[in-house]
Amino acid sequence: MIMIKGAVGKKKYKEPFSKGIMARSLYITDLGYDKSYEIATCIENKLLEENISEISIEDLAIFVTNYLKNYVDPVLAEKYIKWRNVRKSKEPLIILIGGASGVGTSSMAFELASRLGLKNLISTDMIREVMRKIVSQELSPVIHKSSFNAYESIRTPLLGPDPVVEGFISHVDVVNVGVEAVIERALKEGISIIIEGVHIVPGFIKEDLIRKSNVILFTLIVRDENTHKSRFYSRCRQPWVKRSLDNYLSNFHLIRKTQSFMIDQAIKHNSKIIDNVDVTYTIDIMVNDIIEKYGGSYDVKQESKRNNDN
Ligand SMILES: Nc1ncnc2c1ncn2[C@@H]1O[C@H](COP(=O)(O)OP(=O)(O)O)[C@@H](O)[C@H]1O
Ligand SMILES: O=C(O)[C@@H](COP(=O)(O)O)OP(=O)(O)O
Repeated sequence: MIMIKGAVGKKKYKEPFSKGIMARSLYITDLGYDKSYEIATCIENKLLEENISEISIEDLAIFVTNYLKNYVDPVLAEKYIKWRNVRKSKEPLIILIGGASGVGTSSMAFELASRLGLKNLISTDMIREVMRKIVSQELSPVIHKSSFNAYESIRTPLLGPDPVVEGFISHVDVVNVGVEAVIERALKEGISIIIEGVHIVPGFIKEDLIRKSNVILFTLIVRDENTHKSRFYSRCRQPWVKRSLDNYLSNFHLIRKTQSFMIDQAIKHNSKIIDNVDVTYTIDIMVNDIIEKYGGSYDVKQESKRNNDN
């Protein structure tokens, strides 16, 4: 059996090498579960071949990086080490995924959480639902509507040419208070989290939060109208889904307007836009962006030095 040595603060511990845990950490490199497990098995065999029965967690990371570089693919080695840097960061990762109704924010958030092994995921629809219990319809009628038809509840005189966009802005502005509270709590507690939904819009979240280096925002869109429309069919297909397909189809032109507004906002605030046509493409872009932004440099020697210093 191979034992892994680690430390939490000054407290040292040992645990047996687990192919499952190793496979999980390789999964980030987009190898897929089966391939990750296969490589984890090869790494275990290589350790045994080299008569290594005990290894520190840092040396194991170097061993894995070298294995990937020499026997699998140097690009994957780089991804692996960069993701390790992200995970070792002292700050939690706050991933915000916005997009108009139906573009796939909840599905992509779930996929991303699974790829990154993140356990916390919340939808802004749920935040809004809690707020609806606290804030009466009389006080804020807009949040008791959907984002795309909130304009029907605007009480104040219209300021611009497009009531739909104005309703959307008022709606997002209120729910954004709850979104910011979740971000602040996650930062305070050191919890990595993904927050997804129509209420994540560039330009609405407080500057001091969005500017933080560990907060990242993606705006998902579906540029092609027909593809976007077909998403509502696939979403409402399952028998347990209670949302009415007709509601989204008859309001589709309004939903498209909210998407156009979100695109304008993302461009204005220099924020990432992803055309969510293909799951693999979307997840790869998000993962690559995250590791490029927070993964630091790819330096095995650095890891080695850190290890020797300990
Ligand atoms: N990249 C994609 N390719 C194909 N189907 C997708 C993609 N992203 C999402 N979907 C599907 O589109 C539908 C709407 O996605 P969903 O995540 O519910 O949207 P949202 O949360 O943005 O309203 C779901 O049936 C989902 O499985
Ligand atoms: O307000 C909105 O636009 C949608 C967003 O939810 P998703 O369609 O993005 O899940 O919520 P609804 O009022 O339809 O429950």
